[in-house]
Amino acid sequence: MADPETRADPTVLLPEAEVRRVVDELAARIAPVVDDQTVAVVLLTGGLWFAADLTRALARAGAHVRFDALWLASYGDETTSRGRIDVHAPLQRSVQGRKVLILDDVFDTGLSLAEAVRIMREAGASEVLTCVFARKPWPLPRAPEPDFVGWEAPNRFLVGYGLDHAGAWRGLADICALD
Ligand SMILES: O=P(O)(O)OC[C@H]1O[C@H](OP(=O)(O)OP(=O)(O)O)[C@H](O)[C@@H]1O
Ligand code: HPA
Repeated sequence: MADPETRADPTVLLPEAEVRRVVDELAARIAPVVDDQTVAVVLLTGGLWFAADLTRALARAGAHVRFDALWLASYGDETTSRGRIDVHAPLQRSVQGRKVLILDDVFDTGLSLAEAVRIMREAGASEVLTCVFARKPWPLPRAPEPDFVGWEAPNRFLVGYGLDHAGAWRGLADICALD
């Protein structure tokens, strides 16, 4: 029997070739402001696909950043934020005195990114830069806004390229809408 989470037919919003173009453009903008002492920090789980592509695009552009991961979760299996961020796993190495580049798939309420920035500052990062692949519209000011945004997404529930619904759809190469 078909799984209800994967039964729907997602609508393609940003095809794979456009995703690649956006990542390359971001890498060209970010490469001049990072170096081999910078720590790229992916927010797990959704940011993984984007972070893998961006760090490789940065390497092609001559910027060989370090890499670490912070496992945050706020949506669980829902389509709206619980408004509370759980830290499932901390960084592996110290970022004390280092520049950090936080990478995530989507900026929506902004709560996940704000919490990640707070954690990096508390860990002693000398500078915290933030980059998201997609930014969704929001009626109220969000702080902090990301330093780098790849794609301005519509106000729809996104899946693919790391974005999930209850753990499903992350592996889609295109970014799609489920609603
Ligand atoms: O701006 P916000 O409203 O905080 O939403 C953005 C966050 O929501 C998703 O993570 P989620 O908590 O669903 O965990 P996931 O990475 O495992 O999908 C996404 O990967 C972002 O990290
Ligand atoms: O549109 C979305 N899709 C999947 N996960 C999300 N987390 C915040 N917004 C979204």
